[in-house]
Amino acid sequence: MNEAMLKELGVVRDQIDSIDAQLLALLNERARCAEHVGEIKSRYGEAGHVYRPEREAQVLRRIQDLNQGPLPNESVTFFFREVMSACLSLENPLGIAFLGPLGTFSESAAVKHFGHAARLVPQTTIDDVFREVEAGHAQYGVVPVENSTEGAVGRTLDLLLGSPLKICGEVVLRIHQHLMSRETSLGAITKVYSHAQSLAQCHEWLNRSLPGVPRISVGSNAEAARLASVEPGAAAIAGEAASERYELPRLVENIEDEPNNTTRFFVLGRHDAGPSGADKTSLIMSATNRPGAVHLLLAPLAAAGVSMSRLESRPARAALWEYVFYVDIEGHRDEPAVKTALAALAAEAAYLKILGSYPQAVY
Ligand SMILES: O=C(O)C(=O)C[C@]1(C(=O)O)C=C[C@@H](O)C=C1
Repeated sequence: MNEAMLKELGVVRDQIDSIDAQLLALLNERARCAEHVGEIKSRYGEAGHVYRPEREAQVLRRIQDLNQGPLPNESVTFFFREVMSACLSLENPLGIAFLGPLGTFSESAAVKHFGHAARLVPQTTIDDVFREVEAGHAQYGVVPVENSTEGAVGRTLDLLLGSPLKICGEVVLRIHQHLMSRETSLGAITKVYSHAQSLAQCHEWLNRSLPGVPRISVGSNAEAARLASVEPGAAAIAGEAASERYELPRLVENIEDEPNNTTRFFVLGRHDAGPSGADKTSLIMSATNRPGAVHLLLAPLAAAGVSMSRLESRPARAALWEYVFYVDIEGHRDEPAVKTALAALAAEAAYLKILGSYPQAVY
C-alpha cells in the first residue's frame, strides 16, 4: 500500500477507535440505566413486566426522527432494537415461542422484533405457540396472521377467538423468497421443495424459469432447505434465514411474483401494551343475523372518528352461515375516541372481544 494513503487511513482509523471506545462506554452506561429501570420495576411489583412494547416503539420512532444519516433508518432501527434486546436481557432474558423450525420467516419476525438476545423456542404448530405462552413456558409468542398475497392465516384467527392471550405487538416482515441449491445452474435442478404458500408466491417465476420441474410441498421452508442441502438436483424456495442455517447457496434471489410481498405477525403475551402514541386495537365481533347488521356494527367507529385498518370475516364455528369479524382499528383502547367507539360496539354487537392494543409496527 502507498505510504501517503496508509498515513491518511491511520488518522481516520484512530478516529474510529476513539469513537468505538466512546460508543462502548455509552452502551454500558445505557445498560446500567436499563438495569436501574428493572430494579425500579421490581420495587413497585412490576418485575414480570420488564418488556415494554410501547416504550420500545417510542424509542425507535424517536431514533428515526433524530436520524440525519448517512445511515438509513432501517439500519439505525436494527441497531437500537438489538441494544434494547441486550439491555432487556440484563433485566430478564425473554423466552419467545414462535412457529418453527429455525430458519422460517417466523424466526426472522421474532428476531426482528425481540433482537438476538431473546431466547427463541421453536414450536411445531401455531396451536403450540399459543399453548406455550398460555402455560407460561414462554413469555411471548409470535404467530403469522396475514400475508399480502395469500391472505389471512385462518388457524391464528380461530385460536385468537378462544385464547385468553392478548396481542401486544405486530411485526411486518418483507418476504423475499430465494431459490437455493447446491447445484450451480438452473438446468441441473430436478425438483423444487418449499412450503405450499411459498410455492404459490413464486408460481409465475417457476412457470417461466423452471417449467416442468416437479414442485414438492413440505411442512416448512426450513425443511425444504434441509432436504435441498442433502439431495443432489434438489432446490428449495425459502428465505435468507434458511439459506444461512443450512449453508445453502442462493442461486436466484427475490423470485417472489409480488415485489411488495409482506407478512404480518402478532406478538402474543399475557398482557397488552400501554399507549405509545401510534397504536392499533384488534377486536373480534359478531353481528346478530339480521339485515344491515354489519353496517350497524361499523357505524359506531365512523361516528367516533375511528379508522378501521382491516376487516376480515370468518365463519363462526358454532352456527352455520354466521360470521365473526376480525377488525383492526387505529388508536389505543385508552384513548377517548376509541373508548367511545368500543362502548357503542359493546352495546350493538352480539359478541365483542378486545384482543389487545399495541404499538403500530416500526419498520
Ligand atoms: O424503559 C424500560 O421500561 C426499560 O426496561 C428499558 C428498555 C430500553 O432498553 O430502552 C428495555 C426494555 C423495555 O422493553 C423497554 C425499554
